[in-house]
Amino acid sequence: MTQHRIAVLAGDGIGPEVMAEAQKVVDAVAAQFEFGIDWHSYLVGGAAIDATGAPLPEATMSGCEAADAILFGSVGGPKWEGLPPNSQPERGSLLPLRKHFELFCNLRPAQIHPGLEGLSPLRADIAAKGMDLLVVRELTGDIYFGEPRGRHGEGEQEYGYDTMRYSRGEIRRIARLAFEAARKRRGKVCSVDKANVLQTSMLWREEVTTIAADYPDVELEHIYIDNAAMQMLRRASEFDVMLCGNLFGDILSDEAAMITGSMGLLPSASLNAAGFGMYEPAGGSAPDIAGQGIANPVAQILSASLMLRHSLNEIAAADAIDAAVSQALADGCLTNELTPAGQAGLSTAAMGDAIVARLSQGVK
Ligand SMILES: NC(=O)c1ccc[n+]([C@@H]2O[C@H](COP(=O)([O-])OP(=O)(O)OC[C@H]3O[C@@H](n4cnc5c(N)ncnc54)[C@H](O)[C@@H]3O)[C@@H](O)[C@H]2O)c1
Ligand SMILES: CC(C)[C@H](C(=O)O)[C@@H](O)C(=O)O
Ligand SMILES: [Mg+2]
Repeated sequence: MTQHRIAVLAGDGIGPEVMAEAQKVVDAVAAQFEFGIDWHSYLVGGAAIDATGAPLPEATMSGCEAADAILFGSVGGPKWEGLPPNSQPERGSLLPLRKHFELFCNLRPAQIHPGLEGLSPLRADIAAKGMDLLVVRELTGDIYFGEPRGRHGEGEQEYGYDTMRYSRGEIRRIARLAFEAARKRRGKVCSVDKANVLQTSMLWREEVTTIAADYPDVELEHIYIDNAAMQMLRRASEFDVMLCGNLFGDILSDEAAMITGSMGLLPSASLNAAGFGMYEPAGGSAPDIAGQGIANPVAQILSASLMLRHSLNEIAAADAIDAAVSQALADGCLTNELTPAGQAGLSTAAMGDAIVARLSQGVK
């Protein structure tokens, strides 16, 4: 029986709550499809700071190195916001993990589930047309990592600065993946930039246009980030692959998540050139609802499904999870943030159970 070794980094806030449900669902699907999962849990983020003083302990890094894939929850929260920047959970663990494993390609699929148009905050006639898009977000460059960065001066004169920076090579490799993804979908790439202002974006647009010549079967549209944020609300159904740099992709993926109904629905895969991946919900540790057992585990569960698909080659198992999630949602199994105001939704654990219960049904 194939055994897969997974590094589990649950992290902070709702991270451990939704991670437990993802593990429950993966264990169930593994039994069904007869493969084994060895879970190895490691400290990360605020939880690691509290236990060891560091957001990314050596044991966590070596555990990730030894694993076939990383399943990540979320890190951060008010408790650690006062720490020096590089000691904080996000800058001290999540970004270094992405950089260390060169996880430059972040895939964030966002779908209005058929039949669940009513969950979308979009106007009904627009939501009725549906949405099925894939944000392809560059994850190891841009203003997130560009140097120099820092703070300088004192008093009124003090300023902060960051560097937005992309090389042709970095643009090329993410653009190619976006065009490849579009070929397997509806054949459209919308490249997001701010080329009317930023040098980085001018280079981005130039390079994406060059790469597009190798994909004559894929339609390319360039769009400015401000217009993209607006057009997604106006004609969500028309977008297929949205190719973005790190910062713009961060912003548009939250918007895409909310168009589907909730931050708690959007999974993501962060991949390197060798196919190694870290899988994490697009949303965060949700301090406002942490500890109450009401977070939506779907984004974490679908992230686990992406892991089965992209890193572990357990395609049938991934299909089964996706089908079970869709069925549970279609059956009206909804957590609090998706239910009409005043109505209690399912708990995190009950939502996980509802998905497990549907695993063996409806799988083609
Ligand atoms: N990958 C990560 O680890 C990651 C991602 C984003 C934010 N963060 C961190 O999380 C902390 C909180 O950030 P934020 O409030 O800006 O964003 P957030 O995504 O944690 O929360 C935004 C809103 O979405 C809701 N939400 C998010 N996930 C949900 C879920 N699964 N079910 C139901 N509702 C959900 C929250 O309750 C909140 O109202 C910060 O420290 C931030 O840096 C971490
Ligand atoms: C927590 C933060 C550093 C992270 C990001 O900006 O990439 C998050 O918002 C995300 O979308 O994964
Ligand atoms: Mg984000």
